[in-house]
Amino acid sequence: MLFEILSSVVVGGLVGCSYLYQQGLGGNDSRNISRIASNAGLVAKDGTKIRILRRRAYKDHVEYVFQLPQGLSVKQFREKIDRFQDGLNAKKRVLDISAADIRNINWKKDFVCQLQELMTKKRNLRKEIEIEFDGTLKFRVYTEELTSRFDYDLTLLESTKGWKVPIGISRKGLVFHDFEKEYNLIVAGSPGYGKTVFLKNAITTFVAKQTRNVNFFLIDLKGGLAFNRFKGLEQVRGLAKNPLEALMILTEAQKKMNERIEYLLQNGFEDVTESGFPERYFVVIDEAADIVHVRECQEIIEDIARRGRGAGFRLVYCTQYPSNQAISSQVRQTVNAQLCFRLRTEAASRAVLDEGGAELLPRIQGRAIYWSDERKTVQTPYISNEFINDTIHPNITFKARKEDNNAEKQYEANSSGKYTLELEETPLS
Ligand SMILES: Nc1ncnc2c1ncn2[C@@H]1O[C@H](COP(=O)(O)OP(=O)(O)OP(=O)(O)O)[C@@H](O)[C@H]1O
Repeated sequence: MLFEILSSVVVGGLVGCSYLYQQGLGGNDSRNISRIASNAGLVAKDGTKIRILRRRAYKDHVEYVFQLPQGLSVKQFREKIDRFQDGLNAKKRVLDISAADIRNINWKKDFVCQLQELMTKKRNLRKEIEIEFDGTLKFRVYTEELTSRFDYDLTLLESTKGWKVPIGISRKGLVFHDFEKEYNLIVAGSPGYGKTVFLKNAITTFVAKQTRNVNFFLIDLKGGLAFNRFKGLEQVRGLAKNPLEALMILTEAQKKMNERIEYLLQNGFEDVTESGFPERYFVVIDEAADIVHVRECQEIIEDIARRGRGAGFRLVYCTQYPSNQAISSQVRQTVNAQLCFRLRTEAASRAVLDEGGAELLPRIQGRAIYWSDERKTVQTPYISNEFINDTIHPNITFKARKEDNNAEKQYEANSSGKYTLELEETPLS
């Protein structure tokens, strides 16, 4: 009994103490932020500096709201986020004691020593910052780092609806990309940060959730291995591994798109949504820089990006080397959403996001900036090959595509819950 009372007093005290200590360190950074801004030259031409309006502490962060001087933009602040982060991270160490640590104390044996030992358990404090603008300039200072691992699992798959694909976890929760709102997506990042894993996540998600309706034209100019496991799928209309095959696949995709547009025109529909066509076609290109000099390919890609929307065509344009050459201005103008992993230079970041920032991302695989309606930092889901295989396996057995251009496929569930394939003639396919 004595031990229980003692333990609850100590646990409450220590955890409370640690909490207060950390809150204290969250502290008041408003002066530091103002000072760093001035030192980094973020001052208006007439000498006006940012001015604190309010500060509010939340469970996991402190938000500082500033007035932005006229003539300065949030972009300028974001591009110097590393200065703010470094400035607020002047070597601080905090107690790192969890409730589990306390539970693991053996209260019947030299617990004072164990407690002393625990009090030495510290970690470096690494504050992370997010900068936003909504009429005021907001700095969010987090004392906990965003998770560096977010696994794709069944729960995530089940929570994914419609034509959405999970982009990752942000500070505010799950983030999805909705291909019915932002039709095309640019994915960029230096080698090894997670582009291919993201593409596999998207393909697997739609094969599982839009089994009957999704179609892929896959172009993998890095040798075809990354998409190899998908090539037997009913939903994959082709897999190209070199520029010549890419041109063939793109030509087929364009033909299909033209047929669909023609049908919509003839029948007085504005787009696939109005016509009720459930099918969507994804042209996925990884590594786009490798075909940027093939004029015919480039023209088709730009055509699909420009005219494909209403016909249900979506473009996922992926590159390691973003530049104004690798992402043509036509593609750039028709693609309003970007998922950008760490890049080497600010110029590369600008080619994707129109501003710097991707070069300042931490060297964490899966860490990215997602920009659709607003800019978010996310940890993208890690999808394992085992999970992909388990998820797509039932679809591989369906492979039975009728090559006839006038065939539309239909599936019906049988009593065992599995799908069987039926082919039905329609004006379009
Ligand atoms: N979201 C993630 N979470 C954790 N680890 C990841 C994540 N995404 C990728 N990785 C790790 O990084 C490795 C490389 O990822 P991936 O193949 O997707 O990189 P890439 O950007 O496509 O590289 P490249 O351009 O060279 O093909 C993966 O094998 C995996 O170990």
